[in-house]
Amino acid sequence: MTEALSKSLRHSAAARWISLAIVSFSMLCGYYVADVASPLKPLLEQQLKWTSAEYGFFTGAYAWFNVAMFMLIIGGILLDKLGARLTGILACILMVAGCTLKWWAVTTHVLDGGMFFGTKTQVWVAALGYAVFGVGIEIVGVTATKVIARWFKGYEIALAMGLQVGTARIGTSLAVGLGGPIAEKFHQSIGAPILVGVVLLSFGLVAYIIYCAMDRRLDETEGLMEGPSEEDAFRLSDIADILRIRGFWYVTILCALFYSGVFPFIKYAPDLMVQKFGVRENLAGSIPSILPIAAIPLTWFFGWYYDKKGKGATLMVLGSLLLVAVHFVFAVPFLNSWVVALVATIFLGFAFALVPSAMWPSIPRFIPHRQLGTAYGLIFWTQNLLALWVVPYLIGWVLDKYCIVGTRVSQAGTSPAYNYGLPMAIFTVLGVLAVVFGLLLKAEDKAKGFGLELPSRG
Ligand SMILES: NCCCC[C@H](NC(=O)[C@@H](N)CCCCN)C(=O)O
Repeated sequence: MTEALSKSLRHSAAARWISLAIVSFSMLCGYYVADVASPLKPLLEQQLKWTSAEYGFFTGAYAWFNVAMFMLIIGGILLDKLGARLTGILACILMVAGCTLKWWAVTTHVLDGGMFFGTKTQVWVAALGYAVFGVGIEIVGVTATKVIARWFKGYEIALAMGLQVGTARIGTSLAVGLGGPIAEKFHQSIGAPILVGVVLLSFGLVAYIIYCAMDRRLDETEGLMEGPSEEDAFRLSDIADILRIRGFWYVTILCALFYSGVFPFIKYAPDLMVQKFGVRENLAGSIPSILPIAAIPLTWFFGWYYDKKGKGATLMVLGSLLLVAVHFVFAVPFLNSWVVALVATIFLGFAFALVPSAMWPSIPRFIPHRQLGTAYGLIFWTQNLLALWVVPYLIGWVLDKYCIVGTRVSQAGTSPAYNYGLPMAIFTVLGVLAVVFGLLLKAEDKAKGFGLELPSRG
């Protein structure tokens, strides 16, 4: 075994970075599809007559199965039982299938006029597709995290996780920045940018299949078979063990609150740019697309910084403080120049880099490796519930109920005019709560000595 370990493929830097690049590419494709609907919100309202509440309903569907059917936790267990190859491939197939269903729903006329429980049948079917896709991408996310933790154990783990998250953000950026222009290029076609997503996801699936060859080789060099080692096998008592750690609760709640101020914001940001900052509809995504672009190098940098210098808990508190400041600026009615929007978005990019680059590599510092998959599954579950389901829906509902201030007329048709003050105030409050839990985590780290403020050992 010692001999096998000394020959492990993990010890080849090239193999580590290539495996990271391939898995990150699959994530990039998934992130494109996760966010491609956000620049299409005005078109969905004008052409398909979706309301903001329906858009929020659709957006929140991402988390339906992950939360209500505990798919994230089941996915984590499957990962432990079946291994990263089969789980990853199945999850990639779910992404392709879900996105294809979503594309069909917004392009077919078969569903025209249908209603189900007061919501358009088309919205239901698109949401169902997005829900299936949501299961796939979240399981790929947990799988990728475990894959990286395995390849980079004892090496540059925070940098690697930062690179993976940063690369995935390129997908968000492409979606938010290019979704509108792609639709416009194809005569305001809502289907075109989604179809691009289906093609990208197919490439992502092929990439993951290529990664599987490396994963098999890694197993061979470590003398392992596909599937869980005794050490990795899931036990129900793991959940209880994890839930007993107070620091775990703090980081989980911080994660849910922080991401509630970012992911749902991205879904509404292009519309905010049009409604508050007077940006043209076809360019609505251009400023929000800077958010993930700014976050990419910064996530890499802060990942590297955390490895070298530590200060993980402090980075999380700083990121949450920045989130509050930025949303406050967006909420102030008279700050309505696009320059303000641009500067605030760049600062949000800092926040969006600070917290993720410190949070994800912090978990292995106080959760044993054997329980990592379950722990990430539980964190993702809570985050899905709040940040990807409840808050996006809440914002859409609040917009329809309290924020309509007139009608907007554009080339593509009419849609409601919104005042985004109240949604931005909600985002600000979520940020304040994130700061509180960041401070609690920092204090707990000091009391229990998790080592969140220390550099990586490796
Ligand atoms: N190594 C952990 C990576 C998590 C990155 C994190 N992603 C999530 O939290 C996903 N549950 C949600 C992805 C939603 C995509 N729009 C992130 O910071 O992206």
